[in-house]
Order: sequence, then C-alpha cells, then structure tokens
Amino acid sequence: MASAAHWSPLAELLADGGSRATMLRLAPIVLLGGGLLVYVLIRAALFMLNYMRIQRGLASIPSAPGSLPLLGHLIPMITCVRRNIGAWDLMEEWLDKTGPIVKFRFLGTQGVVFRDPAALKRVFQTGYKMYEKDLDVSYRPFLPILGSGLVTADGALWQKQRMLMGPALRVDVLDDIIRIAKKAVDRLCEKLSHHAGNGQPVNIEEEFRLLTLQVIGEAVLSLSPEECDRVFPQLYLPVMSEANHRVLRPYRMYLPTPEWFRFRTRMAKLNQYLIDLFRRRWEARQMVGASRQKPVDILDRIMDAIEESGAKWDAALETQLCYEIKTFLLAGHETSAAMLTWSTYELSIAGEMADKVVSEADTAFGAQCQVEPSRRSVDEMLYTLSVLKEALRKYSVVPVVTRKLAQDDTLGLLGHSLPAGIMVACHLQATHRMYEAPDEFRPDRFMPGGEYDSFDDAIRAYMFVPFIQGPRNCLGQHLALLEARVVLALLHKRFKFTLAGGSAVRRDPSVIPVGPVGGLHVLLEVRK
Ligand code: HEM
Repeated sequence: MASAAHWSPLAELLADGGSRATMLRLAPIVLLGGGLLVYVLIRAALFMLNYMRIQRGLASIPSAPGSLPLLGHLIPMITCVRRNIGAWDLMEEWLDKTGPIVKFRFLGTQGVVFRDPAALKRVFQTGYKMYEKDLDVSYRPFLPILGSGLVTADGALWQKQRMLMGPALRVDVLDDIIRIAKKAVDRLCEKLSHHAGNGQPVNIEEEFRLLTLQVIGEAVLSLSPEECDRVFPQLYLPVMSEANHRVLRPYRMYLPTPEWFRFRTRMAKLNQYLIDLFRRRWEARQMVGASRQKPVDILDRIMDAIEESGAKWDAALETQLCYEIKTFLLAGHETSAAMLTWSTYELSIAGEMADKVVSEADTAFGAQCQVEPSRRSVDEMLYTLSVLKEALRKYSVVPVVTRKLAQDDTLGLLGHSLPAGIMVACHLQATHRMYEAPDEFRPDRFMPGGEYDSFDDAIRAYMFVPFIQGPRNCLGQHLALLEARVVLALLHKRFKFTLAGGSAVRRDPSVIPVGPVGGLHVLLEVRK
C-alpha cells in the first residue's frame, strides 16, 4: 500500500495489483474525474464551435487594426488609458482608419463597433428586441447596484417596470424639478459667494456632483440636502467608485480583498437604508388612506402606480424597488453633473455665449433671480438648452452604449448580417462627430433652423443621441435638461467663471460618464 503522504489512486492500484476491492473503492473517484474531464471537453468544444460560427458570421466585416493571435484586441484596449485615450476613443480611431463598421475581439468576446445614424435606428428602434443589454461585459461591474432595475432589465420585466416607472418621471414631477433645482442652485450660489473674487480656485465639477445628487435625492425620495450629504458620501459614492474601478480591473469583482468586503457591507447598508425608508413611507400611506394629498416625490408616484396595479407589497417588490431607486440615483446625477461641467467650461471661454445665457436667465428668473419660473418660461430658454445639447454632442459624456445580439440579425447593420451572441458597440461619440467642424463648440447648431434641423428627416433623431432613442431611451432626459437649464442659467447670471491656472482640460479616459481629468477648477467673480 502507498504511504498516506504519497497516496494516489494510481499508486494504490499498481501496488496491490489492481484487486477488485480497490478498484471498487476507486471507481467513484475515477468516474468523477472522467466525468469532469468529459464535461470540460464538451464545454470547450461547444465554445469553439460557437466561436467559429460567430467568426464565419462576421467574415464580411473588416477587422480593427492591432489584433494579436489569441489575445485579439485585448492589449490595445487595456493599455489605451496610458495613451490618455479611453477604449471608446480607440474604437473611434478604428472607425476612422477602417470604415463605418469594424469587428474586434478580446478573450472570448467577439463584437462590432459602428457609427451610422441608420444603423443606430436599427439597434435602438426597429430591432431593439434583438439587441439586449450587455450584462456580460459593460454592465457587469454595476450589477450589484443596478440588479434588475430599468437600465439592466430586458424583455417582459423591463416592459412591466418601464410602464410602472415611466409616468413617475414624465408628467407633473417636472414642475417640481424647477423648484427643487432653484433651491439647490441658490444654496450653491451662497456657498460660492465666499469664493468670489478671492482668487481661490473651486472644483466646480465636484460641486455639480453634489448638487445633482441633492436634486435627485429630493426629487426621488424627498431627502433634505443635509440627509443627502450624510448618506450618499458614506454609502452610495464609495460603492459607485468601486464599481467604476472594476470596469478596467474586473478581477476586483472576484478577489476577496478588504475593499471587496467594504463594498459588500456598504451595499447591504445602503439597501437596508432604502428598504426602511420604503416601509415607513408605505405604512404612512396606508394609515392616511383615501385622504392622501397629491404625491410629494417620485417614490410616492411609483407607490401610486404599484397600488393601482394591485401588486402585493412583499420582499420581492421591495428588492425590485430598491434596484429602481438606485438606478435613478446612479443614472440621474453623474451624467447631469458632467453635462453641466462641460457647459460651464465652454461658457468660461466664450464670454458672448455666457451673456446670451444670462439674458435668458434675466427673462425667466427676473433681474434679482427672485422669480420661480413656470415650465413654459424654462422651455423658452432655447439658447441655454442649445448650450447643454452642444456640450452633450461635443463631449459625449456617454460615448458608447453596448448591446448583446440575442438572435441572428439577417437585415443587420450597414449591409452586413450579424450572428447571435456578439457584442454590438454603438458609437454615439463618433456619430456626434459627423457634424461640420466637430471640435468647435457651436450651440447654434441646435437653435431652430441650425445644422441639426438640416439633417434628413429619416436620420435626424439619430444624429444626436446622448440619451439614445427608441423604446429604451433615457427616462430622465427631460428631467436632466430642465434641471440643467435652471442651474446653468442661474449660476452664470450670478457669477463670471474663468479657468484657474490656465491648465489644459482633458477628457477622462477611464470613467463613463466622461468628465475632465481631475475635475474643473475655476475662479469666480460676482457678475455685475
Ligand atoms: C445628461 C444626463 C443624462 C444622460 C446623458 C443620460 C444618458 C442615458 C443613456 C445613454 C441611456 C441608455 C443606456 C443604455 O441603453 O444602455 C440612459 C438610460 C436611462 N436613463 Fe439616463 N441619462 C441622463 C440623465 C438621467 C436622469 C436624470 C435619470 C433619472 C432620474 C435617468 C434615468 C435613466 C433610466 C431609468 C434609463 C433606462 C431606460 C430604459 O432602459 O428603459 N437618466 N440614460
């Protein structure tokens, strides 16, 4: 018999000449090992067959430059940040060099990236059911936060949730946004007034992030600014920051490091905080019953819709609601803050554009900013809106959205049919560069009769896609643009901004939504 220290099934079998008793004892181990080997071989064979099927399906599409055997485009994609460009900028280089659609691959993933308004229409509108959310790669690091919320859900669950949540973000809540945003910008102006004229730079991007979080916190949950400033920096912002780190370092999702445990703990605390809040609100609603007043916030509106649908309040509903609310918080603040930051950057360079925004603010808010304007007066601030739209075009804060093709698309994109299983990267940024002199900041493009209006009717809506288009378009786009018009106009009415230190401002290559590297540092003066 082999000693215990060197025991192995084979050694034991050889040592006792393969007696029947030993063979019987070893049979389960051999069977298990053999079964495992067969399973791995079958999985590998299926993977290879699928890989080759996709490769054949993509044969007609040119490959992006820089592919290596086995690794594909992995190395250029993970090292591009060192060249100060994002993976989305690298993809745009591929399109510039190769054509409007190119294929790429990394690890086991094969995909295509394209720029073309008609092809965007196919993905976002006519074939949207085939083009599902890409949960395997792009959204994976955010799944612990977003779960099966609106942004990441597909099929029947998405449809049900969109019907439930949609009205809460569309109708009369938009009137409340003007009031909430005005209060928030008044608080910010009070804070900034201590910096005006003192030569101390302010990181205005950071201020916009706090402001948009306060606006969304109040609009969705009626949280006071103090409560927002207490809860979010402790629980929500750190989990967001870790999820962002995981995009470029996916191994952080699996390694049980101290940060991994902190992420789990904070996530659990944030969920508990939200669920306690829901329960208190739901119970209070049941106590008040029919004498209830008009809804106070988005959560109230969602609860109205839940009651109307007859759904039972249970743990599953609480969990789903938790995902939805976190989705609103995530989707609703950093993107808006990035849009405000880039708009402020451009207005700080072009004084005459800032003057036009200020003149619209005078009309809507009064000379002393004392008026709380109606929806209509804010809707009439067309130039301010055009500044925001042009910032979204020029800086494409969401430069790419990705999908996974759920079935073969025989009509395909740009004349190429596409096989099921591929990643499809819709290059919004590259589409936004299909304008005249794309590097120039020209808000007039979006004024009535401007360049945007001159595009053909069939594709116009797909030439400006910061919120994408079609059934899965951004649910918060009206809220975001309304809030930002109030904030941008009032802030520039009160202060004149100049860039601090003349430092060059670069787009961050590592995080979406894309803001400036290190924030935006500005000097302020009270506007006369
Ligand atoms: C400038 C600000 C914003 C930008 C640029 C933006 C951009 C986008 C984009 C590109 C998508 C599509 C993502 C995809 O299909 O993979 C999206 C979806 C979404 N956004 Fe926004 N967003 C902004 C503000 C907001 C705000 C303020 C909210 C909520 C309060 C919000 C809520 C959502 C939701 C719920 C979806 C998912 C819609 C669905 O799939 O049915 N967004 N947004």
